[in-house]
Amino acid sequence: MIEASDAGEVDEALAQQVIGILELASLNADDTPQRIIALCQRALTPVGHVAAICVLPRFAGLARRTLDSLCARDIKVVAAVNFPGGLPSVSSADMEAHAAIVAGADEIDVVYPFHALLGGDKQVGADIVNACRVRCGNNGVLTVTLETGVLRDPQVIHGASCVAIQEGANFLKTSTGKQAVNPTAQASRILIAAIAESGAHVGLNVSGNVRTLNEARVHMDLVRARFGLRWLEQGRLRLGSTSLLDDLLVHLGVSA
Ligand SMILES: O=C[C@H](O)COP(=O)(O)O
Repeated sequence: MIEASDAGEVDEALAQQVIGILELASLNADDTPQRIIALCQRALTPVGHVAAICVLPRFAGLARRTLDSLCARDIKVVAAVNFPGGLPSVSSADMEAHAAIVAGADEIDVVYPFHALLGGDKQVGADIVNACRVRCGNNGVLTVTLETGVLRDPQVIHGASCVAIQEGANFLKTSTGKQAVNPTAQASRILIAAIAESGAHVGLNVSGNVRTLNEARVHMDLVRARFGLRWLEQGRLRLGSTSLLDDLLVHLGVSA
């Protein structure tokens, strides 16, 4: 049995680990330059840098410049394109990705056209992911957000995951955070299974209203059980959230 003090130490160690795989997000229609600069400043926490920040494409350049000015080149800037609706337009997603990369984004996160898929269009999702893959080049990191809470059906989620991987995704992400359903353990299991079956070097990003260390732990345990401890690093696992950092800092004894 784990004693209370041991449990506290375990939580502290886990919180420290999560800081290193955290993708700190601000993805609101009313975001301002001031808010993005504050987000960048928060990303350099007193206990280490987060892995990445995720912003709307129009803020990618500002975020990169701000992080560079803070000597935090290691923190990646992820631009969320086709966000949050996942529209079925290849040209629009491609243009957004292009503009974000030119502005300074290190990575692209494209929302899969989930409504189109539910309407029976399987092709446009493949085309959008493929266009963004080409835009990112061979070495650019591409995340595909599936919006698992809307897709719902495990077979549909699995099918979309396979298409995303086939078209060159480097990460599968569960959710935008703008829908009613949060990422569930079942959703993570389905994405993990698709990644494992593919044998490809693809990581998992769990995002969408993940607010506490305990919520994060559920998904980390699933990843560890399937792939082992070596997966608990930012190249394989990320946790995307606007608010998880507050709880992590509390566990680490740092005021948020
Ligand atoms: O990419 C999506 C964000 O990480 C969602 O974060 P949030 O649900 O905490 O606002």
